[in-house]
Order: sequence, then C-alpha cells, then structure tokens
Amino acid sequence: MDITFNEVSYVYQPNSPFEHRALNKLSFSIKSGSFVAVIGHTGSGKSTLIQHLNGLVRPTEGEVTIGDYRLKAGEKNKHLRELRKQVGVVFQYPEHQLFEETVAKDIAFGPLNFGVKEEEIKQRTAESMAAVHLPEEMLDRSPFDLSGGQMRRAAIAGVLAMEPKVLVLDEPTAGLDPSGQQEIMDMFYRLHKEKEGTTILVTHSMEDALAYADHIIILNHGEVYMEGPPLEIFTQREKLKQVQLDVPEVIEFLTRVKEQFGIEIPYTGQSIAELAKELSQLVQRGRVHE
Ligand SMILES: Nc1ncnc2c1ncn2[C@@H]1O[C@H](COP(=O)(O)OP(=O)(O)OP(=O)(O)O)[C@@H](O)[C@H]1O
Repeated sequence: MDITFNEVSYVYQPNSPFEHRALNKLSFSIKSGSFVAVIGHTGSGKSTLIQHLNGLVRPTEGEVTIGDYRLKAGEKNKHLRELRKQVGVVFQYPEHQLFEETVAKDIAFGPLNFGVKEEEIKQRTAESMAAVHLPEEMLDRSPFDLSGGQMRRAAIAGVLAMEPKVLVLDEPTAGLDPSGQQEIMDMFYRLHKEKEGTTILVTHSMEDALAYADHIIILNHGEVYMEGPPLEIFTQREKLKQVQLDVPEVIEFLTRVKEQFGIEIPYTGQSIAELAKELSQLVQRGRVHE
C-alpha cells in the first residue's frame, strides 16, 4: 500500500498552555513494498508520525493516505477497523502489552477480534510462531513465564498473526542485547522480503537504518530534514551533525579508506571486518600502498 503525508501538522493539547506542534507541514510518500527507516533525535516527532498510520491520532492539518484509506484534518475517522487490519504496529517494548493466560490466546486475540475463523487462526498462529523462532510447545505457556526476549517474540507474533500489509516498528530492539537485536532485525528483514509488504522502522540505530532500509526519512522539529537512499544520506556527515546524528561506523571506515588510500570500495552491505579484509587483499595484490 502506498502511503502519503500531505502537509500534515499535529498539535498536542491545542489552545492550552501545553500546546505543542509536534509535526509541522510534513510531506513525503512511501512506495508500497519499501523498507523505510524514520530517524531523528528525541522529540523530533517520530512516534507522533507513526501513530497516524493506524489512526491512533488524526492530523490537525493536512491529510494522510494509506492505500485507499484517508485520514483528514477535521473529518472523523471512519472504518478504523479496516485500517487497523492492514497496518500492524509493534510498539516500543511490545511485551508490556501481553495480557492473556497463554501465548496462544495472546496471539489469537487480534485475529479473533477481527472475525478470523478458528481454523485460520490456528494456521496463522503456527506460522507466526515459526517466523519469530518460538517452538510450538510454548503456545500453552503463560507469556509471563517466558524470558524477556521470548516475551518480545510472542508479542511480535501477535502482530504478525494479523497479516498486516504495512508493518510499523517503533524501536523494536530497544533493551535487547546486541545478538538479540540483530536476530530480531534479521527476522523483520526476512519477513519483509517474503511478504512483499511495506515496513516502516523507527530507530536510533544508524547501523540498522543503513543495513535494512532502502529509504531514509530524517525528522527534525517535526519537519522532514532529509530523505533519500541510505548511502546518499549517510555520506553527508556535516548535515547529519547539525541534527546530532552520527554517520554509521561502516561509512566512517569507507571515508577513511578513501582519504588515506585514495580508493573507493563499493558498499554492498559488508561489515567492517569484511571491508577490512577486502582492503588487505587490495594491499597484498599491490593495488593499494599502505
Ligand atoms: N501528550 C503530549 N502532550 C504534549 N506534547 C507532547 C505529547 N506527546 C509528545 N509531545 C511532544 O511532541 C514532540 C514529539 O514527540 P514524539 O514522541 O513524537 O517524538 P519522538 O521523535 O518519537 O521522540 P523519542 O525518540 O524520544 O521517542 C516532543 O517534543 C514531545 O515532548
């Protein structure tokens, strides 16, 4: 589903002493099937932006379209159920929203609410558990007896069981250890490729944005500060510094190689260790002088 924000503003607590314009005439579009990372320092408006995507908030000004669905300032949201069927949101610390007696009941909660038949729910539950790498034996356990990482996966399985066309991820790896973070992000990336849906990731990790996204949107004070393909964005160090954002380490490495050795190693998603290996091979072959 294509998504567009057209001159969208959002004001918290209007006409009160606490009035705050969190989004200011925001315009951008997201093509169906893309993996978009939304970045920006704290308070730049990322969470407010994504809350528009499933109708949790409605624009104060402007218009949001998600496929055929339209959220317009001044108009009551109609058919929100339809929208929420299509847009799945993994909120920060999703495990805090687990509440049922068993993992199976928790995963089935959303689909049941939307009238999905029991047989189909069973099938979706099995598929979602496999996607998040949880064994089926866990379905009968209380979600509160699982480890933190397993609880996070169970909560994510509940969102996947809705089979959303758009998956919105609000810092889905916050609080996990580095290997858990990579596993979860690799899982979302694999699902994105398999399901051919649209994925929108809010992250503070420049590394994840570079590794997984095909389009970056940087917010600053509720406005689009920069947008474009990752390599185009992350090579503009000075511009990023102005909004307190860092360049991913791997891009720093490539920049240093270019400055010191005068060569450009094409970046195709390698890690720093892999790039260092490529560089040492070039040195050994005499293509580059130390
Ligand atoms: N309920 C509210 N009332 C008033 N202002 C609010 C409210 N919620 C958020 N804000 C303000 O709106 C701005 C944008 O907040 P938002 O949560 O969208 O930012 P964010 O980029 O997601 O931040 P973070 O990275 O810290 O999660 C901030 O300045 C915030 O203080």
